[in-house]
Amino acid sequence: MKKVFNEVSSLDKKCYEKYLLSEEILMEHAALSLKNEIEKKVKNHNSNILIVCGVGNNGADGITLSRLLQNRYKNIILYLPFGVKSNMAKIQLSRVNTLKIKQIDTIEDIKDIDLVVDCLFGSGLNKPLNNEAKKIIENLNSINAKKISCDIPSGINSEGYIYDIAFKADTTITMGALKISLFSDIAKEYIGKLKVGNLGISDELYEEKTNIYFLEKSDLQLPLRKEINSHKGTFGHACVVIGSKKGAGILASDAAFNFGAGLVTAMVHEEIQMPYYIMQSHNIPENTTAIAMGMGLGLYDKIEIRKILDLKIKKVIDADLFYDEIILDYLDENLVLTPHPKEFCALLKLIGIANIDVNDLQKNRIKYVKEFSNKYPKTTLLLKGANVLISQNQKIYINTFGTTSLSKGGSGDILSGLIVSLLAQGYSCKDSAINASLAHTLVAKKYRYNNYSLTPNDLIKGIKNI
Ligand SMILES: NC(=O)C1=CN([C@@H]2O[C@H](COP(=O)(O)OP(=O)(O)OC[C@H]3O[C@@H](n4cnc5c(N)ncnc54)[C@H](O)[C@@H]3O)[C@@H](O)[C@H]2O)[C@@H](O)CC1
Ligand SMILES: Nc1ncnc2c1ncn2[C@@H]1O[C@H](COP(=O)(O)OP(=O)(O)O)[C@@H](O)[C@H]1O
Ligand SMILES: [K+]
Repeated sequence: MKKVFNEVSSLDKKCYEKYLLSEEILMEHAALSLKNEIEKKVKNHNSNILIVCGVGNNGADGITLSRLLQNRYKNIILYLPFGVKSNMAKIQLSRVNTLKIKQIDTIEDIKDIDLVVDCLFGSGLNKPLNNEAKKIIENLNSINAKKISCDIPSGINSEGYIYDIAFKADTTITMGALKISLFSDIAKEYIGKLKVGNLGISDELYEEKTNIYFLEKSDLQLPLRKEINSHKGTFGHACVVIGSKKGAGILASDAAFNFGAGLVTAMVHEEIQMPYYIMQSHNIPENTTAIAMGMGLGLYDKIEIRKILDLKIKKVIDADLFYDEIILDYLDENLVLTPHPKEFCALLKLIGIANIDVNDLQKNRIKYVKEFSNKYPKTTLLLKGANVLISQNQKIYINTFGTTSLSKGGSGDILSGLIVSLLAQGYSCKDSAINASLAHTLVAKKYRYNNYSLTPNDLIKGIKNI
């Protein structure tokens, strides 16, 4: 797990005041981390490297970089479309002016560029881009070359929102530490591979406390069995409430079984076709250790649903139930909620936090997850999306491993099945959500064919050899 911050300027300030580092030292290291990445990516010394710099310190990082690269590459081209404004940018430019680094006035007819380094705007972007800046980014995006962004792709603001256009990077080197703006669903399209540039001080000294965490592969804790003298009851009994759209519950049940639950029962009103190892029952069995409900529920009997919700058993709740105020009576520590954005909007309305549409939510995912968690700190929330956000007790965990191959009916049902399986096996609500989400996305990422053909059954197969 890595720490994520709302902003890092206070951390930079600490470096100056507490560790007596200067802005120049930090900037030299920022440029050095860009240089290291470029040296890995671009081996040919004759390559054409275009560094595009804005007026502030993001631009200053780029100007500094041109000096550091000069030894190694013959064709460094600096482009400063708006000149320089910040003190550091002026200092760095005066240094570079003593060297013979090529500067150009326009990129309109530029050709044969091997690498573009985007240092136009960083954390200082605070208003929509003017037409000239938009045009420049559009031109840069159309260049067929490798692309690196310094700190954050230019055009993404500190909330992770894009006004109009943003630079499309294949790698982003963010300076000092991870920032929340990098993890909006909207930004995911532009960031590429994300790396942190060290600023000349250890993470332990640079970073402070935070409530936001970035999940890593190494955080995944699979339900590997430690007991030798075990029986099926050792690994819990997951029960999936099957609704009128039966497929959803069948997928969830199968996923639950494959992820290690000792027993899985589908609660049905009439017998249905499903794998023979899934039991079927008209009621929730007595020894049930976790319940999944909501997926494919369709029309339902409220009294029956309330009776199930009344059971003091951990549950994962999905889909249709986010539209029913019945849920308001149960938002306690026993629940994991797994809404997609539209369902979360319905839930936010029900609980009186906001009456917004999906567009507004997607621009402010973290904000609304925080508000939910402030109001219901005990309940675990998993907000689906390109980046999954999981919150509990005012802490937020971000899972960025998901891929577009998951954009398919049934992906969410598999996720619910994985969560109920871990709940049944004794994981806490928070740990079930985190680990099931990691397994779900890592399996999708590992799928080896293409990014359009993944099916829920492939996810289930993938769980077998994750
Ligand atoms: N200690 C530090 O402060 C460090 C800063 N670093 C770099 O500094 C960057 C932040 O520098 P700044 O705070 O100077 O900010 P930026 O360089 O991101 O940009 C700020 C400048 O752009 C202008 N601007 C903002 N939005 C605009 C728009 N839409 N159209 C036109 N102009 C616009 C602002 O008026 C300001 O002059 C970071 O992203 C990082 O790259 C790194 O060198 C690491 C250390
Ligand atoms: N572009 C994407 N990138 C990453 N994950 C995605 C993407 N699209 C969908 N997903 C994931 O796929 C799942 C879809 O769930 P959901 O919308 O509930 O589908 P369904 O109800 O049909 O099963 C969620 O876990 C979501 O995070
Ligand atoms: K940038």
